[in-house]
Amino acid sequence: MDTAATGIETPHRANAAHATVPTADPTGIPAVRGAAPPGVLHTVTIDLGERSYPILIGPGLLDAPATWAGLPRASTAVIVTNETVGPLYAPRLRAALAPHYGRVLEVVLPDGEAHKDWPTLNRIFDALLAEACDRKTVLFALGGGVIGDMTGFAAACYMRGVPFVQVPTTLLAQVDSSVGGKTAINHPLGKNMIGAFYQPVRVVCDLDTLSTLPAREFSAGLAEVIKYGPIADPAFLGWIEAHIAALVAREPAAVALAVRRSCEIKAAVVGQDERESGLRAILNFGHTFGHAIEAGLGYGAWLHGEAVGCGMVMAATLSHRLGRVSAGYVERLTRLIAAAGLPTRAPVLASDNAARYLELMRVDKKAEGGAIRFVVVDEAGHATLQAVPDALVAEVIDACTA
Ligand SMILES: NC(=O)c1ccc[n+]([C@@H]2O[C@H](COP(=O)([O-])OP(=O)(O)OC[C@H]3O[C@@H](n4cnc5c(N)ncnc54)[C@H](O)[C@@H]3O)[C@@H](O)[C@H]2O)c1
Ligand SMILES: O=C(O)C(=O)C[C@@H](O)[C@H](O)[C@H](O)COP(=O)(O)O
Ligand SMILES: [Zn+2]
Repeated sequence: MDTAATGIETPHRANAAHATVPTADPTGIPAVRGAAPPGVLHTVTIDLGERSYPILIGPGLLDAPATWAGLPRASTAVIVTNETVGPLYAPRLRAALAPHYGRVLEVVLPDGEAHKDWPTLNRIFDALLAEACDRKTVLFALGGGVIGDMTGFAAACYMRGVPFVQVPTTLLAQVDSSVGGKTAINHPLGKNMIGAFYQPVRVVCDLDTLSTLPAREFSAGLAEVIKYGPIADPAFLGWIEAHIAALVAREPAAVALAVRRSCEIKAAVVGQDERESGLRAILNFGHTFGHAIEAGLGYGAWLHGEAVGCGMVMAATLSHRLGRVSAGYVERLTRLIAAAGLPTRAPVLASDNAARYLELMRVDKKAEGGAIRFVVVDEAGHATLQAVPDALVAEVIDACTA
């Protein structure tokens, strides 16, 4: 069996193949109730040597001058955003950046996963070249994961690399996509297939921006928050279960803790395996099935977080069939995902449904020599990458399909 040890261990059990995550006290929500005063509540550092950077987390950060101090100096800043987020937040970001840059330009892209593609990416390059932006130009990704992934990829490519700052405005982007330097666009045959590892120089998570996020999008972000429990931190999973109503209601203290702990876990994993030679694959829990759902239904039909939520139910079911977790654990995770407002039954993609899922999953980036590899978990918060026979995967697809 093709396995890679990818569990996150406590320091005394750690070895070269295992990650360590700094311990937090996820069982105690800070006594803060209601909105916290503007400013940085938490700074999580992602430790990558000369490419290390801070993740600033707090309310009101867009307007706080300190947020924008100390960034690379340049004559031009370019805000890349979309037609939904731009009108809400670009004027404030523009005002905050104006004292630091000779000019602040804006590129406004169409909204949606369906636009995470070559033609839309090219609009960024067109604008940079039309404005004669030089190689010191700093890009600011203002939006959700789609804008972050595309702006990061544009930054990696433009003049072979310019600095960029992530300013995530969705829960999903604050807890996951803005951190770690995976940048990409989609291909009709597979999700995130064209891209680069390219780290931002700073991540700014202004928690206040989440107030304008539609409920469906907030739930999608909760899928990636939940993900960190099974793969790395059973105590955090228990905390999420206990506070799911507070999270869905967007209670500021609960949301701040969820963002902080998620970023801590992601930073610890990426800090040990930036380019996914092994350990980092655990962040793909639920994604092998989830990406098949996204590509199979057409990008944007299901949100990424919805597909990942359902994909985690499928991956937990697979873990159960492999004897890693009890049926009760699968039920527990399924209940939590449903309580977050996410679908738990997989959609039908074709009349030969399991075959279609398998076909889509064969192009997954974790596949090796034609064998699809899945992230499976145990109940102690260890995740493992494992090749699984098609017949067993097909059984799981049939069992999980609506
Ligand atoms: N790079 C990574 O490590 C990584 C990790 C997870 C997901 N992703 C990618 O991220 C993408 C999903 O990101 P997402 O869930 O943020 O989706 P998204 O970027 O499409 O944003 C969701 C929607 O919310 C809107 N929006 C954003 N901020 C808003 C705000 N504050 N108020 C109101 N509306 C707002 C957007 O315009 C969009 O319509 C997928 O493409 C996925 O593949 C990447
Ligand atoms: O950062 C990572 O590594 C992840 O896997 C995070 C995922 O949530 C994210 O959706 C990522 O884009 C998926 O990576 P991919 O390499 O399978 O495209
Ligand atoms: Zn994801």
